[in-house]
Formats: sequence, C-alpha cells, structure tokens
Amino acid sequence: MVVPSTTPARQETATMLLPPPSAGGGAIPTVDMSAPRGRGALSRQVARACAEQGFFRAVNHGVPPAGPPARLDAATSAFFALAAHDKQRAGPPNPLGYGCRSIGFNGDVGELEYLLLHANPAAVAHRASSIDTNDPSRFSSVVNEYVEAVKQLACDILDLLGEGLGLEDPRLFSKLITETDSDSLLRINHYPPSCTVHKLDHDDQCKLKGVARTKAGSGGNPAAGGRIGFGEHSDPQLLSLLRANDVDGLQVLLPDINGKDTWIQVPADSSAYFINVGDLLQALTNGRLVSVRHRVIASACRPRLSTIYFAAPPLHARISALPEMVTAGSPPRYRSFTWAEYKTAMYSLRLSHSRLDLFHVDDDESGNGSKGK
Ligand SMILES: C=C1C[C@]23C[C@@]1(O)CC[C@H]2[C@@]12CC[C@H](O)[C@@](C)(C(=O)O1)[C@H]2[C@@H]3C(=O)O
Ligand SMILES: O=C(O)CCC(=O)C(=O)O
Ligand SMILES: [Fe+2]
Repeated sequence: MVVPSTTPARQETATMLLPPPSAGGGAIPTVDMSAPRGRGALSRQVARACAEQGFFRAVNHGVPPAGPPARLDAATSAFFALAAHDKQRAGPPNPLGYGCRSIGFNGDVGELEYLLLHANPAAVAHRASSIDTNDPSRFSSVVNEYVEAVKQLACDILDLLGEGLGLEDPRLFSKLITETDSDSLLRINHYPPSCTVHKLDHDDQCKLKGVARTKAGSGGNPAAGGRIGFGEHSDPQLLSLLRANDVDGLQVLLPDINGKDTWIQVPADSSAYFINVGDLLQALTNGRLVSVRHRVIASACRPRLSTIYFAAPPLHARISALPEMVTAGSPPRYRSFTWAEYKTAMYSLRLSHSRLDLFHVDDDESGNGSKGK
C-alpha cells in the first residue's frame, strides 16, 4: 500500500531550479514503464508518485516518438504557422476549438494559442474541417492515431495505479476512460517565443499586450520575471498525459522538505510523458492521490509546443470515494457528484480555483473563498 497523503498547511517559496533529468531529476519521480524490476514494483512506484507528488515523468513508455507524436506535432505546427485569420476559422473556443490568449470563460489569460479538441473520432472529424481545410481527413487520422496511442498509455498507468492501491477491481479507473462516451480531451498549446512578443504584437497575430508577469508574493520567482504562459491550476479530469518539445516552461507546485510549497521547474524532455493526477482521481481515492497544481512560465526564446491528453470518464459517471479508500480514520472527504456536475462548476470558476474544495463534505455551504476566485 502506498504512503497516505497528508496535506499540511503550506506556504510558498520561490521557484527552485532542478538539475536536468540526467542529473537525477530532484523531487520529480521518474518511472521506467518497461518495468525493469517487475510489475509489482512498477505499480507501487506509480502509486507512490501519484500519492506523494501527484506527478511523474514516464520514460520507456512504448509510444514511439517518431510515430504518432511526430505526425501530430507536424500537423499542429503547420496549423499554428497559418495566418491569424485562417486560424480564427477554428475558433473561438466554446470551450472547444482554437483559442488565442483567453482561457475559459472567466477572464483568464495566458501567453499562448491553443487547439482544444474532444478526443472522440466523430468530434475530431467535425472540427478537422475548420483546422485543415486542405486535407481534413488526414488531420483527423493523425489526431485519432495519437489519441489511441496515448489512451493506451493512460490505461496502462491507471491499471498500475489500481494495482498499486490494492483496489478490488484494479481496472476500475481504466474502464472509466474506455467507455465509448468518455469525455476525454486533447489540448495542443503553442507558446510563442518570449523574444518575439513585440513582433507578434506588430503583426497582430494574437494580441499579447499587457502580459501577465509572475510576481513576488504570489508564488512566482521574482528573479526570473517570466511571463505567464498558462496560469496556476489543477487539471479537473482523472489523469493528464503531457508531451512537449525540448523547451522548458512547465512548473509544478510541490512541498519542500519543510512542507513549504515550492514551484519546481520541470526540465524539458521531449521523449518523456509527464503524468499528473487530476481532481477526479483525488476524489475517487478520497485524497490518497493528489491533484498537482502546475503552470507554464514563458521565458524561452524558442516556441514551446505541448500536447496534453486529459483522460476523463463519461459525463454521467458518478464520482465518490471508493470503499477501499474509506476507513474509520479516513471518512469520505468529498460528497458524491457526477462528472457533468463537476464540469458545470469548473466552467463557472477561474483557472486557479481549488474547485474540489467546493465538494468537500465540510465545505458544502462555504465554497473555498480564499483561493483563486
Ligand atoms: C478557466 C478555465 C479553463 C478550463 C475551464 C476553467 O473554467 C477551469 C479549468 C480549466 C481547465 C484546466 C485544464 C485543461 O486545460 C482544461 C481544458 C480543463 O479541462 O480545465 C481547462 C479548461 C479550458 O481551457 O476550457
Ligand atoms: O502547456 C503545458 O505545458 C501545460 C498546460 C496545462 O497545464 C493545461 O493545458 O492544462
Ligand atoms: Fe494543466
């Protein structure tokens, strides 16, 4: 069984720069998915990382970089290279589609443009006609083959988690995302290089004026002064699988040895998948697994291209703590809700809101007032 997660009162400190992965990776666990020490050890390692950090780097994951990932990168890079008015055909995001700078419906902005797609093939085909007007079926097949590959990896990880947590049905998590009406999403984020922001302004590619900068006292690193590419948040779904090019920017909020929350810079590794626990897994495991807060700070002189698969259940799926996760000493933390109910709440909230708190059994009436709103 994995180490139970505790959530001590946390304070933030400045961003900590970690050595590159080859030098050990610091606080970020690396999991070799080829299971060199056997499946039992692998499942315990995955469960431990998801309980302690809610985040890990998966290597030897079985998705060949030159295959579906390379083909998707080529297709999405070609889209982002189009003129602004051509890209706008696939927008505005409702919430799906092409978006530029604006994130969600409640005033969040970041220094990026993106494509947000429903992962189901029919939805991809529908969207493809406004994304690749020359060859929409080619775009659809590139997206679909990527989704199939990454969904398989998501299922492998969820099954390992089920085993590592000692669930009665270890496949329970993966079954949620293989339902035909699963609500999983694919997001492709394109962060323009910091040093060409003025050129972008001039070209009116995507209005990047009044850029948000990280500030001292708000969890940022005053020394770095980077611009916010994608603001602090947790992912609402079950599990997110992120792959990016070799440009840094992703940071995760993890407690240091004194329990103080610290922004950890995640060194880029284009051959790896970065896996993070979402709010739904935290709720299903009654807080045993933690939904990690993360953000992207834009400071590089090269564009960052990231692709994230958000593994989600069907809208009607009911989320409540699994019986194995509830004990006399660990009573249910969250009230039961459907994914549809959770989505309605999340779309009414700002990006940084700790929305799971709204479903906390003690917090039903009060909401979370203090964070992000
Ligand atoms: C501000 C928002 C954007 C978001 C929906 C929300 O109201 C709050 C959660 C946000 C988030 C974060 C993770 C994913 O990127 C995302 C697609 C998701 O499911 O939740 C985004 C939403 C979005 O961009 O539509
Ligand atoms: O683009 C990235 O690297 C991360 C973005 C992210 O966290 C998200 O889209 O939810
Ligand atoms: Fe995210």
